[in-house]
Order: sequence, then C-alpha cells, then structure tokens
Amino acid sequence: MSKNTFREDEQLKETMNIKVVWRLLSYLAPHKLAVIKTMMLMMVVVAVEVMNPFLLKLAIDFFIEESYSVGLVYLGVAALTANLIAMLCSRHRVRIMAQVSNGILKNIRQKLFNHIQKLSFSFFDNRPLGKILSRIIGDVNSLKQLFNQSINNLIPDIVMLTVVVMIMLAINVRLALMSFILLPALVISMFVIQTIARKRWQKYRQKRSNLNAFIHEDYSGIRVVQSFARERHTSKTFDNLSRTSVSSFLSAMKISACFWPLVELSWGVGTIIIFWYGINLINVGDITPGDLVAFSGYIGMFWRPINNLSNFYNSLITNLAGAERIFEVMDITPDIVDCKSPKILPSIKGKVQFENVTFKYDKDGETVLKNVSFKVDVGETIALVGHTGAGKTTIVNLLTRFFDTTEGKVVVDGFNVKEVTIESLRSQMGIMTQDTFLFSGSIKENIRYGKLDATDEEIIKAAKSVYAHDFITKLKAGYDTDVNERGASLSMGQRQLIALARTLLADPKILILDEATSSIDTYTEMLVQDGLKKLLQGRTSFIIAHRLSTIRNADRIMVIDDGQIIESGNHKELMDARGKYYKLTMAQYKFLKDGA
Ligand SMILES: Nc1ncnc2c1ncn2[C@@H]1O[C@H](COP(=O)(O)OP(=O)(O)OP(=O)(O)O)[C@@H](O)[C@H]1O
Repeated sequence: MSKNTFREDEQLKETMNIKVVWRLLSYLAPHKLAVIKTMMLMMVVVAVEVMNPFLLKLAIDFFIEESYSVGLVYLGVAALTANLIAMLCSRHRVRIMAQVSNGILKNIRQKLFNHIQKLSFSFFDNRPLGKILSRIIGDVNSLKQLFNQSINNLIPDIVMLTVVVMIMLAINVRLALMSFILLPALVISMFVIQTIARKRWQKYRQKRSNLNAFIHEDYSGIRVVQSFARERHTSKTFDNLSRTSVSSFLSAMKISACFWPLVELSWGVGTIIIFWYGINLINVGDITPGDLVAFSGYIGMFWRPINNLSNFYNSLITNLAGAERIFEVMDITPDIVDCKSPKILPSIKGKVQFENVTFKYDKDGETVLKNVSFKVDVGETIALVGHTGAGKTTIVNLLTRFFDTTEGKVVVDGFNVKEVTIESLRSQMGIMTQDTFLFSGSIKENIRYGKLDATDEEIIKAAKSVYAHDFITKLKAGYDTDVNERGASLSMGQRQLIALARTLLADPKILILDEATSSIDTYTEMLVQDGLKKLLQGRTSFIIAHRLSTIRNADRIMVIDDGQIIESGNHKELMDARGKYYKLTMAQYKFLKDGA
C-alpha cells in the first residue's frame, strides 16, 4: 500500500448518513438521566412559551374587551411568574447539556486515542501523523457543536413544533393548513442542498487534513528544510495547500448558506399568507381578532423550531463528515491482534525458535524472508549482520510480533507467539530500535519509562551500567535535565545511551538491540560493551549492527542475505570460513584503514 501523503486526499468509505447519526446518538446512552432531566426542564419552558399567546388571546377577548382590570393584573402576574420559572429552567438546562456534550467528546476522543494506539505499524506507515492528529483533534471538536445543538435544540424544538401544530389546528384547521403550505417545497430544497453540501464538507475536511499533514511533516523535518534553505519552497507548498483548503471551505459554505435564507423566506411568505387569509376569516366570523393575534404568536413559534431544526440539519451535514472520519478510524482493526483465546505467556527463560518462516510485508509484495529456521538457546547472544535491506530488522519484528509470519512459526519457550497475548509477550522483551525516541521530560523520567515504579537508585544503576551516568551528572540539572521534545537538547549518542538505560531498566528476558549503539563513539561503545556483557548474562539477546566490531563477541553471528541465513557461527569460525562475513569484515577493516 502506498503511503497517503499531504498531496493526496484520504478516501472515505461511503457510509449511510443515518447509520452515522445513530452511532453518534449512541454516545448519549450513558447520559440518559441528564438528557431526561433536560427534557423535563425543557417541557416547562415549552409549556410557558406555548401558553403566552393564549394568555394574550384571553387578555384581548375577555379582560380588555370587558374592561376587567383586576383580572388583567392577575393574568400579568401569573404570566410573569411562569416566564421567570421558564428562564431559570432554561439556564439550568444549558448548564447540564454543556456537561453532557463535553463528556461525550472526551469519551469519543479517549476511545479514538486508545484505538489508534493499538493499531498496527502499517496504519502509521500509510498515513502522515498530521492526518491522524487532524482526526483526534479537529474532527472530534467539530462534533461539539453538533451535540450541543442536538441536545439543546433538537428534542425541545420537536416537542415545541408538535404542541404548536396541535394548538394551531385547534384554533382553526383551515388557517393551520394554510400555514403548512410552503413546507413540502422547503423540505425538498433542503434535501437537494444537503446532498451537495455533504460532499463539499467531506472535501474540505480532506483538504484541511492535507494541510495539517504538511505542517506536521515540515516542522518535523525543519532541520532538513533549513539546512537546504528550502523555506521559500515549503512556504509556497503551504500557500497552495492553504488556498485549496480555504476554497473548499468557501465552496461548502456557499451551499450551506442557502439554508437560512430559504427558511426565512418561507417564514416571511407564510406569515403574509396567514394575515391575508386570517383577516378574511374574521370578516366572515370564523375566528375572533384574539384568535388571529394568538395565531400570529403561534406562527412565530411554528417557524422558529423549523428554523432551528434546519440549522441543526445544516450543522449535521457540515459536521457529519468529521464523524464519518472518526468512525472510519475506529472501524479499522489492527493487523496484529490476540487470537481468539490467547494464553498468557508465563515468565519466560528466553528460548527462541524460527520454524520455516517466510514473510512478506504486503500480500502482493516481495518475499522478505525465505524459509528461515534457527534455534536460540537461553542466554545466547545472537548477532544479525548483512547488507542494508537484507531482512535483519524483519526477523526481530516477527519475534516481537509487530508483524505476523506469512508462513511458518516463531516460538518462544515452546509457545507460538501468535497464541499468546501480545502484552504478555512484549512485556518480557526489551526492544531498542534505530530511531531512539525520547519523550519530552527529564532524563530521569525517560529512563523510568522502562519500569514505571523504578526507584532513583535503580535508574542511576541502569545509567551507570551503560556508561551514561558520567555525561548525565555533568549536565546542569543532572538526571533532572529536560531533554526537550524527542531529546533535541542531547547528541544522538547521548540519546542512545539514555534509551539503552531505559531498555535495560525493564529487565527483559529477551533483549533486542537494533543498531542501538550506532551513534556512540568507538571508545564509549567499548565501555558500553563491557557493561552490556555483564547485563547480557542470562538473557537471550539479538544484536543488529553494521559496525562489526560491536558484535565480534556474540555467541553466534548469523549472516542474512536476500532474506536467508547464509552463514552462522562465531566470529572465529566465520572468519576461518572466509565467506560473506569474512568479506564484510575485511571490507570494513580496509575502509577504516584507508580512512585513517
Ligand atoms: N514496513 C515495511 N513495509 C514494506 N516493506 C518493508 C517494510 N520494512 C522493511 N521493508 C522491506 O523489507 C526488506 C528488509 O528490510 P529490513 O528492515 O528487515 O532490512 P535490514 O536488514 O534491517 O536493513 P537495515 O540494515 O538497513 O536496517 C527491505 O527490502 C525493506 O524495503
């Protein structure tokens, strides 16, 4: 699968709108009580609002016409009290719903974050980090408005509309039917608009995601950008992406903006029709003037929820694209998952066996490992050497189950790695890869990452064993020195030493060091090797290194070439055999000698 870059739009699977909506609504389930409470509060508000025009009709048709001022005062006081209560209920409702909608967003974001963390390397390999961030932050935020509106307006507006329609029908059926005359045309136009708008909002979210991906990539590679003085070039790319994002937004907005004028036009025309028709009905004695005044109050209450509902519909269309993108990621199943009834790998000794392992990264891709078999005894140190791209890292990727074998099996202490839980397997392995990643925080915190409950003494001991202690204590704040994001304030070699201490602190039974000391100077490496020798005792370890002096003392050296083990033995045996290992060693020796 080719990597989706900032240059390409992410493709979404078509999902039915209604399914996405139901799925979104299911997040309301844990907040049932709060929603019911809000609805009850809203009922009070709706009842008072609906009552107001009726009180006006009473005032006009009875108290004013019959000059009964005491009744008018009572009516005024009752109306004022009812409206005050409604106002308090409304305030309380808004507060509850703010809590509910924020709770839902937190829940969705947490779920998405946890899910993405479990996804396989291929997920991360195939899309830029900026696009992933765009989903966790941008798309989840876009749901906020949707939830706020849906809870605050949707249900109350539907209730209000139903009650008002019933009252209008009760006042006068013909007048009421006249009010609904424009509705079918409005619904059809809205449907047409939404079909176009949804596509446009999807496009906008894709373009925004591309922009995020580019910003993330550019800032991550800022050293390369600046060292090649490519700032003008990247600014131009940014400008292009940003323009595309803005124009896709404007294009979507243009169509969405048709919603409100349409509703307002219908509202205006509808009101004119009612007054024209209502006056005719008064003239023939079908309704009283009070009925028409009350009706004109209800007509406002009829169109306002319709306006709100159309706003909600508009916001649903606008933000549904965000929800679709969130659910699409949630539905991706990791390539590597626990089998149906996995065993917990008991505390291992460290015996490893590869049985006829064949592997391809992609189904249709190249075969990277070809029928590889070997056995490693408890405590053995195995070195994997070979040309770039020969398949060394792939072997340890299969052992740690970052990928699954295409054929054959990988066995640890008699257990097929596919049949045990991933957590019980990986928690007994210490893996240090080429890209030494340090988290923002202090050196101490970074080393402690290997064992979260480690004491300061244990941390210092681990650092001492890899000869990191000396340079750490020379730093201004010692172990409390901040390493900045990704360890930017340290040299590559220093970062590797810290990562090495972190891996060793975890006290793994199987240790994997993939180019773990490649950036450390030869002298320090010699010291580190010395320290490692003691630490490797009793542990099975796999060491991958291009610098062959690093692995000279390994119990066994396996030479990988074109996905196969072509030589295996200790340094002396392989040198005596004068095969590939001998050639590689001599070539390196000559290179160093010529360079000296
Ligand atoms: N995630 C991946 N998806 C597809 N192909 C991959 C992936 N990782 C590695 N490969 C391919 O698999 C082959 C073996 O890669 P591997 O990383 O195992 O080599 P290596 O011997 O460790 O190389 P190096 O010494 O450069 O680290 C290479 O041809 C590489 O292009």
